[in-house]
Amino acid sequence: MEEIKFISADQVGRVLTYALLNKAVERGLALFSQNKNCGQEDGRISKLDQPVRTVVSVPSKKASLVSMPVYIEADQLLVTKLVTFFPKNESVPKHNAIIAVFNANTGVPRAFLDGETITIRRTAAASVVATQFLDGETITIRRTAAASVVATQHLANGQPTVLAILGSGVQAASHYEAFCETFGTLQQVRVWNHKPEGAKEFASKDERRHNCVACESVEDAVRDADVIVTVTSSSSPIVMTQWVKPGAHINAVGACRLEWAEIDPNLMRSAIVYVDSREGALQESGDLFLSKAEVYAEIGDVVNGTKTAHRDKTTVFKSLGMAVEDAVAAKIVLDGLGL
Ligand SMILES: NC(=O)C1=CN([C@@H]2O[C@H](COP(=O)(O)OP(=O)(O)OC[C@H]3O[C@@H](n4cnc5c(N)ncnc54)[C@H](O)[C@@H]3O)[C@@H](O)[C@H]2O)C=CC1
Ligand SMILES: O=C([O-])C1=[NH+]CCC1
Repeated sequence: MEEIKFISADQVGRVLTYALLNKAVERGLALFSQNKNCGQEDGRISKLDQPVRTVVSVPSKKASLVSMPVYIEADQLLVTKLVTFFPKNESVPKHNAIIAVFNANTGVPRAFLDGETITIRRTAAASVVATQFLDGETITIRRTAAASVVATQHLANGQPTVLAILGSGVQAASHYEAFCETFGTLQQVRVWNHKPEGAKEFASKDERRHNCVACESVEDAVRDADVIVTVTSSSSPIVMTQWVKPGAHINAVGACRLEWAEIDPNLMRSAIVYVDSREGALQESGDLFLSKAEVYAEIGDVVNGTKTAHRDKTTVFKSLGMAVEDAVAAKIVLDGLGL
């Protein structure tokens, strides 16, 4: 029996570089849209199966448990993520995730990606099955930023010099890191938070953030910005149409519930809107549901060249997150650790 390996968030962090992740997520998004568009009506067996995720509510906490399975034939990946969102958490993270990787030939568990919970229980499981435990939350944090990077690479109007980040939490930090690593042209990163001390703390956190300025209003942050990232827990719009430069690109990452929004509905309707999954977005995005804005394309369609990248127009990438992104990230970790 194989020895059980426990892989910490630190180990995941070391091998899951944005250089690898950006490429892998781009390919994953493309495979996802390509598979749908080649259709299954011709009797072919699905090459990538990713149903719309299921959401279980915990009403007393306004919380949810989301399950996200995917099969990717090309990579022989059979993976599912379970992620919780408890927005009222204070002393522990609001999002927590575990990822299970199965052998795609036999269905035998190959690896279990988790932060704390699974590690604590590993002793009991050790004698039962040869399984590895990895961190799932780091993957969510980084692959979400990588998806925004990919959308920006395809939709931004030229090389961005000014980036605005709205929110100063976990995703704000990963987006800052991913964008600064990927776009060497960035000169200024403006950060806004609904609690001003959050933005100030973010901007001064370490000396590598020398290009980062805290802004007192959303308007100050987004005016003239080439790229805007919204990573807040806001349930009502914070970005107004008149503040946004025509031709800017917006990655709308928060508001992952039908009754929540981050973007002015007028802006949603006037921009060209791209999504990760059309079905997922229509089921979960309040920015789309409340504004009745039209979805122009999936970002994977743009990568595949079947839909136009309207770089000269104001564009919104409405990101909700997909299992295919987690699966390709998990593969990088397993390959990187030689497992
Ligand atoms: N699209 C995707 O794939 C993913 C989306 N998300 C979403 O991204 C958003 C940010 O996630 P994290 O950074 O992990 O959360 P976080 O809790 O670390 O950060 C949330 C930020 O929003 C701010 N905030 C809270 N209430 C606000 C309000 N009423 N108005 C404006 N700002 C407010 C907080 O001060 C904080 O800066 C969440 O909405 C989350 O659900 C998270 C993971 C994946
Ligand atoms: O894809 C994901 O993991 C999530 N999307 C919204 C919250 C977590």
